[in-house]
Amino acid sequence: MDATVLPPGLNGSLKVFVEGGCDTDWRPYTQTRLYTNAFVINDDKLLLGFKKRGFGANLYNGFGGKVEPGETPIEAARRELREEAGIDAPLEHAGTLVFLTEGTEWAFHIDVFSARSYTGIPTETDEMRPEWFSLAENSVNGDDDRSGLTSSTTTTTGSLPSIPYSRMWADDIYWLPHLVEGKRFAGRADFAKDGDTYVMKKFWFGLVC
Ligand SMILES: Nc1[nH]c(=O)nc2c1ncn2[C@H]1C[C@H](O)[C@@H](COP(=O)(O)OP(=O)(O)OP(=O)(O)O)O1
Repeated sequence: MDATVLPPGLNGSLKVFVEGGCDTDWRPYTQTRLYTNAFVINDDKLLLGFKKRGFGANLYNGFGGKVEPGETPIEAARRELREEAGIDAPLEHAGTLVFLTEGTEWAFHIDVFSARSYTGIPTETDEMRPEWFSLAENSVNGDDDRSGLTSSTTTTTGSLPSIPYSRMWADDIYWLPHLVEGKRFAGRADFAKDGDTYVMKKFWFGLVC
């Protein structure tokens, strides 16, 4: 795909770094709902939350949720981080993601934020259990070969486990290493349901240039 031909839902100056999937066409959608997702990095470690209930339950993710009426995405991101992890952080915009999932008729438009410091003590809530992961093995995955990266055994670096990609949304392995490196990105993934899991049927991720 030419760098200028973006998936519907994305815009701006983006250069593709990975794309793939079995579907030929992007799925149409008529509605978009705004969400946030926030990642806190501290030195060489990353804070993720284990989602205990609701959409994406049993997966690790950043902290986020719906943008409520009257809120801007950054306000929502700060609120969700406080509600779900018990901390405050100087969040900055890192990326934009559009996801479609089978069984949900709207597109998720997710503003992704990151911060390199925080205040407060990460605290478990009804929805999320915060856990730190080592960034020592952070590496950017620019192609579609996920072999060796999705092993269900979690490797451990020092005293912390490495990022648990096999227990995260399938798209995260592509863009999260760029977020860690401080690069800005955007992407889209259309998911289908396979039993209890969601698989990517078509995806595209690019860096802001
Ligand atoms: N494919 C995907 N990859 C990813 O990394 N995060 C995804 C994702 N699809 C959805 N998300 C994130 C966005 C957001 O942070 C979260 C969905 O938010 P929630 O399930 O917390 O929403 P809720 O409807 O429960 O909102 P709140 O009640 O406001 O928390 O999942």
